[in-house]
Amino acid sequence: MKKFNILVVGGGSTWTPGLLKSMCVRQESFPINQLTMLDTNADRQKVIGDFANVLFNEEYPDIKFQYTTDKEVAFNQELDFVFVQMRTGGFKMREQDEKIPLSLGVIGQETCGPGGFAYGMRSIKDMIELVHDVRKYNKEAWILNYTNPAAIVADALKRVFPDDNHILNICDQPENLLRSYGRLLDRDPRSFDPVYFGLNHFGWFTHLYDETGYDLLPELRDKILDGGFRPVDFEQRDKSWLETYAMVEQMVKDFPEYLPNTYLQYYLYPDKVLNKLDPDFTRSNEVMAGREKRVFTECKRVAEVGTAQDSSVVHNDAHGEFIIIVAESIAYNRGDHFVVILENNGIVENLPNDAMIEVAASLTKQGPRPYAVGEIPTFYKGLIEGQFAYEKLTVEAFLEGSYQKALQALTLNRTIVSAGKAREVLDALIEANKDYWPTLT
Ligand SMILES: NC(=O)c1ccc[n+]([C@@H]2O[C@H](COP(=O)([O-])OP(=O)(O)OC[C@H]3O[C@@H](n4cnc5c(N)ncnc54)[C@H](O)[C@@H]3O)[C@@H](O)[C@H]2O)c1
Ligand SMILES: O=P(O)(O)OC[C@H]1O[C@H](O[C@H]2[C@H](O)[C@@H](O)[C@@H](O)O[C@@H]2CO)[C@H](O)[C@@H](O)[C@@H]1O
Ligand SMILES: [Mn+2]
Repeated sequence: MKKFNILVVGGGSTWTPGLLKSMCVRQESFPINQLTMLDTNADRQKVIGDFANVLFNEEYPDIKFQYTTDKEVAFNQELDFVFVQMRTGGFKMREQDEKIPLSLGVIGQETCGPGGFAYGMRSIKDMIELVHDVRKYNKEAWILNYTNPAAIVADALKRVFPDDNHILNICDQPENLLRSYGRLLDRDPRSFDPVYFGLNHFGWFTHLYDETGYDLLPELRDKILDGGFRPVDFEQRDKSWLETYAMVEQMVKDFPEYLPNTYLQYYLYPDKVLNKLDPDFTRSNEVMAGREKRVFTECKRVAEVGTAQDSSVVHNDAHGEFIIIVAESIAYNRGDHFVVILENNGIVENLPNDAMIEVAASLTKQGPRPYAVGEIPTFYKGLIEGQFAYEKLTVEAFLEGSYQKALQALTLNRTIVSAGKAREVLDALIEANKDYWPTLT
């Protein structure tokens, strides 16, 4: 059986221990020959790398593992898959993305609204560089990208690398929703055959077929309306995520036709959500004090004691497992279906062909083969077209260094609306991001 060579970019990510655990769990179905982790931050990389050495020694002794900050070491080797999960600017800049808009009275969030705009303008540069770095030595390696905001990154990469058909942008949120539906319905989420359409963090499930072709969505909707909605892993979730999932009930009450992605709360109820956000303690603060602290403290402890057997930080979560089962489906030409991000080209008939949409597709060696969605109703089409125009203008603002397009993008975003407010937010974000963004003129 072929063993794969894998590179993880952003090896110092808070999600890496879970990913490493998933690699251990799936070593029979996805055997790895050489695993390399690359990060720009040597300290973060070392903590997670030392933890990996202990974990693999116990659970995956035949894996060849190295971690590095040296691009030559990382890229100048034969690679099958590159898993990317980088955060340009780190949590400190995420905090700015959330707090600056909030200080001006609009939604401050990691991937939605002006926070997502700011993060996107930082991610694009590093992601373009990453693709060049990979392709220098590996023309065919699959680049599976988690880096956010995935919608904006996907659009930028499609424009800069139009002929590269081995880049796939993915998000674990539809997967997490499917697992949450599975728990609510007491069914195996892998048995679901979902129909989903939208943009990343901006989409809806229209059907959820079981193995017999029966649509479970009406039953699921009734359950949500009767008893609310929680994430599959609600026991481990922070308060803000539980509140986010709880908003699904409100969305289903108002728009019962389809089941929404949780991120739609920021666009459909910006006033209500704004009231709940604390401008002095945002999600980045919660993550820095919670997941980041927990992960790094625990990885250091494991390296010190030399065993990961009793480690609570390591669990096989959706994030880690999802990217591996996606890779498996591609590597073995299995054609399993997943919700992924790809160019529309008629999948949703009444949306622009060049939109990077999120839909169900079967994944083979040739990449995603999407399932047709057909025409979507006016309400969803209108929302998506506005959001797509915002995303497109964001990418163009970056590529052309255009202040005007940046202003247009933020004015179009439903979390802002007012052009005056958009200019105020943009000017503040330009100042905060001067070490990262191109100059906008
Ligand atoms: N698509 C999804 O559904 C999904 C889900 C979860 C996380 N994410 C994304 O995964 C990424 C990691 O999230 P996190 O919360 O663990 O953040 P994190 O800051 O803990 O991890 C990111 C790591 O990337 C490193 N990094 C930054 N720039 C880099 C570069 N150019 N090359 C290599 N490494 C670089 C950082 O030093 C850091 O160690 C983020 O982009 C996040 O938005 C996406
Ligand atoms: O606020 P954070 O850093 O905790 O999370 C931001 C990410 O949120 C989504 O990911 C979920 C994921 O769907 C789920 O499987 C589980 O692993 O938790 C994650 C967050 O708690 C989203 O899809 C990502 O794009 C965000 O980066
Ligand atoms: Mn996501």
